[in-house]
Parts: sequence; C-alpha cells; structure tokens
Amino acid sequence: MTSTPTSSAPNAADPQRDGTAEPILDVRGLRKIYGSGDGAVEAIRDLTFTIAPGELTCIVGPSGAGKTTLLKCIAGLLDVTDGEIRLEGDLVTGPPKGMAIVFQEYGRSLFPWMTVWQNVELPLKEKKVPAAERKRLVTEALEAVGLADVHGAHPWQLSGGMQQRVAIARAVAYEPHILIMDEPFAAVDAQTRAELEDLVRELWHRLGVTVLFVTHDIEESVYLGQRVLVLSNRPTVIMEDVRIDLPDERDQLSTRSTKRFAELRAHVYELIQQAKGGRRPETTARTDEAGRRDEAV
Ligand SMILES: Nc1ncnc2c1ncn2[C@@H]1O[C@H](COP(=O)(O)OP(=O)(O)OP(=O)(O)O)[C@@H](O)[C@H]1O
Repeated sequence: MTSTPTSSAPNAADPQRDGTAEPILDVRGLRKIYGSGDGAVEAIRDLTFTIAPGELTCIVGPSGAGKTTLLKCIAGLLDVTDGEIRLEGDLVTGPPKGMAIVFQEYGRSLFPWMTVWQNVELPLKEKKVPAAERKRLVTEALEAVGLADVHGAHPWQLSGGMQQRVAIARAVAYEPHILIMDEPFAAVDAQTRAELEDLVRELWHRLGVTVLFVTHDIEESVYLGQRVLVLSNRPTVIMEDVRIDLPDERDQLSTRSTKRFAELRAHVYELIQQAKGGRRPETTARTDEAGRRDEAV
C-alpha cells in the first residue's frame, strides 16, 4: 500500500482535526440493509465519521459501494437499519432544514416550464422567505454562478453545464449549512467539469458552507477535497480517511501537475483497486445481534 503522510501542511478550514469545533455532521455506526429475509441486501455495514463545519469532504468508492445509499440516509430520505446520523446535533429522521442537495441529473431536477429565476426562487418560496429577500438571494446566487444574464431563459435553452450551474445556484440561494453533491458533474464534458469544480471551490471559500461531494472520479476527489473518504466494496465500511494536504489555493493546471497531487491520486486509486479486490480494513469486524463475530475479509 502506498504510504501517504496525512499530517502536514494544514489547509484553511480544518477545525475538526484539531478538535476545536463540534461536528456539523456526525455519522455513527450507520448500517443499512434493504429488504429482509433471503432478499435482504446489506448496502452499508458500519460507517462512522464526522464532518466539521466548513469542511469540503469528498466520498469515493467502487461502483455499487453504497454512496447513494449513504447520501439518502444523510438526507433523511431513507430509514437507517442501525446507528444514527446527527446534523448540527439533531437526529436526522426526515429531510433536514439546513441541507441542500445537487444531483447528477440536472435535467430531471429543474422544472422545464419555469425560467432559471423561477427554478432558483422556488425553494425560497416554499421556505416562506419574503419577496425582497428572495430577490436578493436569487440575484446573488445567479451572479455567483455566472448566470445573471440568462435568468429569464428556460433550462432546456441552456447547455448541460449551465443547467448544472442553475441547480447549484438554487442550492446556494437556499443558504444551506451543508451542501450535498451526488456525482454532480458526471454528465458534463471534461472542460465544463473543470470549470464547475473550480466554481464549487470558489463558492465553498466565499460562503463557508460545508460540502459533502460524492464522485466516481478519483482525480476530482483529490483536486476538490480537504479529505477523501474512501469506501470499501459493499457492505460498506471506510477503507481510509485520506487527508488531502495540498495547498488551499488550487488551480487545474498547476495543482494537478504537482508531485503531491500525483501521490495522493495514486494512493486513492490503489485503495479503490484494493476495495474492488475485496480488501477491507481490519477494524471492520462487527458483532451481529446473535453475538457472532462477523469478520470482514
Ligand atoms: N432500493 C434498493 N433495494 C435493494 N437494494 C438496493 C436498493 N438500492 C440500492 N441497492 C443496492 O445497494 C447497494 C449500494 O447501492 P448504491 O446505489 O448506494 O451504490 P453506489 O455506490 O451509489 O453505486 P454507483 O457508484 O454505481 O452509483 C447496491 O448493491 C445496490 O444494488
């Protein structure tokens, strides 16, 4: 296994690691089994991690590892089988107020009959934000994602990348405490993807929002994150919590061409390969209800 030092060059916002902040998100002993009996599928076996306020954390794992299941549990869209999830100290039992989610399928998450402005404004109306405040929030959000001049267009008149910017504007206008992004750039071309990655880092810096970003793309996770949580194969546990000790100022060209970037990418890649091959960390043994030790291989 590639050895990767994880304690040098602290990044800008890293209060959790030095113990100065209460976690905004606290996932403890999370287990999720779909169905029951012979047809039961154990998607997540045992996940425990915390996210500090203001952190930008990426999650990667092999296909089918349980990434979407984890996000759905965090978003209160799925009941957990065991364990608990707390957001800002409160147990998650349904969609939490301080959370916004950006999905991969922007085409399905925007309403085609509404203008860009109306799409961004909609959750604010549902939140009963007064009209003047809505106008300010929508204006600022559209400016932040570079779409102020197309506010009257409909989503289908925009490129895929622009539509995803609308979805991001809608999320940030909501002023979430935590922004969850589920493979948001999987469906756009490489150049647009790079622009959107930089947009996420810029908004994260500017707004101070906590970001949890799920991706299939190892390079993307290293470029974006302060941490990368690498998940094992199903039933999921954490393979490693990798600290991304790259400088906070990142640039698509220079950052990606550094030696450290290459080392971190290789390390995460190797972990994923090991996960695909069935390796699991030694600490994933779990005792089931009958008291039997269920050793991970
Ligand atoms: N509703 C469901 N009922 C039964 N099994 C399910 C259900 N949803 C997901 N699963 C199973 O749980 C496991 C994890 O699925 P999940 O979609 O969370 O993985 P993922 O890591 O997001 O996958 P991908 O990377 O391919 O998007 C998979 O084996 C999947 O088949």
